[in-house]
Amino acid sequence: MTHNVNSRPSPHGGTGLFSVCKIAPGELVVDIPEPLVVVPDDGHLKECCSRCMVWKPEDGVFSRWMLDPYRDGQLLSFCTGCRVVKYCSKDCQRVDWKLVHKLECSMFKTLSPRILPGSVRATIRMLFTGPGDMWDQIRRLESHEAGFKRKSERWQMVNLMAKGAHGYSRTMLSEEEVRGLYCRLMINSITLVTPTFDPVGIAFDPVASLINHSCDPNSVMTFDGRSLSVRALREIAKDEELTISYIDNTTPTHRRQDELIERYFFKCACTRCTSYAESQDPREAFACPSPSCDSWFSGEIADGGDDTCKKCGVTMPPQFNTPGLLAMEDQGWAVVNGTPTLPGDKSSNLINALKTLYMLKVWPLQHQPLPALHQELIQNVYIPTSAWPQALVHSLTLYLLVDPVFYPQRYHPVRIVHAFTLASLFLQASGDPVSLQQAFPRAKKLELDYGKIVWGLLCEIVAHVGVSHGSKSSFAETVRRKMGEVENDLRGSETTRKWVGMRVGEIGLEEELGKVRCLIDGLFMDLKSNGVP
Ligand SMILES: C[S@@+](CC[C@H](N)C(=O)[O-])C[C@H]1O[C@@H](n2cnc3c(N)ncnc32)[C@H](O)[C@@H]1O
Repeated sequence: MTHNVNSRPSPHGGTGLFSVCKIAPGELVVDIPEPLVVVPDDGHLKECCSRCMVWKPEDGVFSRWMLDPYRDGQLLSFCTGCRVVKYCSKDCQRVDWKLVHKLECSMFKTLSPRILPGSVRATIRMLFTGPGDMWDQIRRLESHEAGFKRKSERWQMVNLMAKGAHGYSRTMLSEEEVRGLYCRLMINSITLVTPTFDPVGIAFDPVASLINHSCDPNSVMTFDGRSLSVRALREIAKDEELTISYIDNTTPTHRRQDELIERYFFKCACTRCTSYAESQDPREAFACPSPSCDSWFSGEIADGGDDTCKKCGVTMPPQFNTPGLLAMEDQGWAVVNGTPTLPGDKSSNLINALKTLYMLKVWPLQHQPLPALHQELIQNVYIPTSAWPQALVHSLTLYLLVDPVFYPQRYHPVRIVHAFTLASLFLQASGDPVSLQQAFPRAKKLELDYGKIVWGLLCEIVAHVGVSHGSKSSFAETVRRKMGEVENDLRGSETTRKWVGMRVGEIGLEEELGKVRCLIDGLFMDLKSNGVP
């Protein structure tokens, strides 16, 4: 089901979706409870229900620890026929069997223990389930076959996968037609994420695929299980084209452009992509190294441009030249992605990469990969090892200083998930304040009111979750459940009882969070020096 949109030719080329009336910020614009195809990706086949896409990761995984929106569901069980796909309930299994699994089960069983790649499983499902009247719509989507052909490695892969899909599906379509379909899937499929943005699957729907890209989009897509929603991030005028970001749009222009050309075969010409050279935006630019200058040197330097500060005229030291900065950026990403060039464990590699960038003193906190390094430390080092104080201070850094720049709307779903992570970490810290003081001695003098912070954050989240994820979403349900638990605790104490029922602004969250700013300052001092944070 879609709301208030129609499809027509887009100035970007091909077709796009356009609003038929003015749309308010936060309003639901596209709502597709049943996308045509969804499959778990290869890494999540055994952790996701193949029908509703509920994700049940192994214990200890970050999202499960604090944000598990699907906590009350049953465990997943294999289909006893193929023992390849899993389901969370008999109902899900029955529905999936009727819709499509009866056509793939024996093939999966014959191939086991080999498992077909997600993109081939998705293409086969598309061949099995694509209703007659949708084929025309699908065939009209961009395939970029010529673009794939120009990249010999990708073309080989396309041919291999399409051959597999053609053979295993035993479709009446020709191999050539299946190849066209496979290319369309590559260009038009969407990464299916959990409500907390963990990628778990592949989704394809001919209507959702029509939404074109902008690095400064007016809408954002979320999933709740298999259900897909698009909500406005700002007011959208009548007849305005709907846009989402296909990629991580927090990265600088040269990186976004490379990724869009590589994966989607187009050069983005949005306002961010065309104005980055003059930009004072910390996502794009670097701080001038001269201590007396408050200017930025532009992202142009990363494109081989001028290496002098336009305001004070200082020439950048040699390590700040284009190749030097790009090399540092690449090294940082390699560490985030788990492919560092130097040996060492993940934790020390991440800390070292953070320190390298902080010690330059020109790399803004909001310039990637700095935030990604912090996020990786929180998610894959500190939380899994129960290093709560460290997880809390790094989370607070992102919440206070990065998220307002990356996600200016307070109701942006990523910002809401980060706020909920932070609330959960403060809740954890409230049970053991001594650990925080041991890890960060400055915390001793703060006399933090943990209850006030947790309650204030939860109130803020509840105020926005209806437009970030939808008031009936499983994530909203998780938030309300947590709020209920905290409310019970607060009512039990004379000093905190009064907060229940207060409005967000009355609780004093900002003032209380202001107290913990000194922990972030201490973290920065350690990172910029040789101290260990
Ligand atoms: C998911 S499809 C979007 C629907 C597409 N316009 C169509 O008609 O099939 C992605 C493709 O649309 C085009 N596209 C999307 N956003 C674009 C943009 N901002 N500028 C140029 N082309 C864009 C590119 O060809 C890209 O590979």
